[in-house]
Amino acid sequence: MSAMDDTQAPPPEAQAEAAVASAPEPAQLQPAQLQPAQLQPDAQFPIRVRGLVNRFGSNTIHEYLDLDVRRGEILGVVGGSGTGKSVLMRSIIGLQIPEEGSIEVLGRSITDARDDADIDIRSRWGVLFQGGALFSTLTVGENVEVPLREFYPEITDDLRGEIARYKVLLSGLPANATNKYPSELSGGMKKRAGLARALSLDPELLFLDEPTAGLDPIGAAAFDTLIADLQATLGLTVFLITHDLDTLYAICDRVAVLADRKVIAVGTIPELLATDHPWIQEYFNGPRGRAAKDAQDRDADRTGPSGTTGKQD
Ligand SMILES: Nc1ncnc2c1ncn2[C@@H]1O[C@H](COP(=O)(O)OP(=O)(O)OP(=O)(O)O)[C@@H](O)[C@H]1O
Repeated sequence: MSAMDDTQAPPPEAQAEAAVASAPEPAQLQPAQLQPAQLQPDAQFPIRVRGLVNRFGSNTIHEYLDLDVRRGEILGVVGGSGTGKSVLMRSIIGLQIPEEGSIEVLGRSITDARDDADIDIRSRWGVLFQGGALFSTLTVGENVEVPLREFYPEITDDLRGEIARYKVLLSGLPANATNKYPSELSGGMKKRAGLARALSLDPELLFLDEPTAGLDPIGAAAFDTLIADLQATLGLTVFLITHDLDTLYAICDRVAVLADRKVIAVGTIPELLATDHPWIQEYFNGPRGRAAKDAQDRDADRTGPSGTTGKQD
């Protein structure tokens, strides 16, 4: 068994892979109203969460939480620290067994699965955990090969290596990064290496947990652009947990807000701003929110409507 990147405590996810006052009802922005009749629900909404309850002892994290993620969107997931964003993601990918509720991913029930191995669609999603969760004793290329070995043991070493090299390039790393160890990479390069591994199986769904945390603003903006470009090119559906307001303005189609143990609203930033929830107002209209909006407006003026960023204008 390989040791994990020692800049991080070994997160269990890697092994599995290979202030808010009372909240209003989230009624105004429910996606089901927009669902075209000709599509099956799972085709339109690859992720459906209903009545999710998660507790740790007496600490209730989610209480009858509902969420639909639309196919092909980048959904930003925000909320104060400890509101349960990561627990929600872990529940969706089957790493956290909820107390109640149902979760369907790509039409399959996650909550009915007996264990991790029972989830036969794990190869159809990729996950970039906080910190990257890379194996420190493996090179970047070998890290990317881990899911390939697990799900496609029959492919040859040469082909597996070739796929890994392609994913490394796809993630914006230079070719020579393939043979480097995580300890030889900068924080931004580690994120890209983690992304390369998340993309190794050509997933339909991409889960990103605070991908720009710890990056400098230029590195964070470059990572945002990479995600937006990959989403557009590969047709991914992206579930993106972030505290980064610039990321929300730049690349997210919609934003889901967690508070009071629920998703209190889902919509575009203008739609969220039209609500009067105090946390939402404080979040987007506070000093940082206004700065992010101003930056986005300036960027939109510079790049025009055809740029890859500026989804919230
Ligand atoms: N395995 C666990 N055992 C006990 N409590 C847990 C466990 N995992 C998470 N929690 C608790 O659940 C709550 C939500 O955690 P979570 O990591 O989902 O928050 P978050 O919204 O992602 O926060 P942040 O923005 O700070 O990353 C926290 O109070 C956390 O301490």
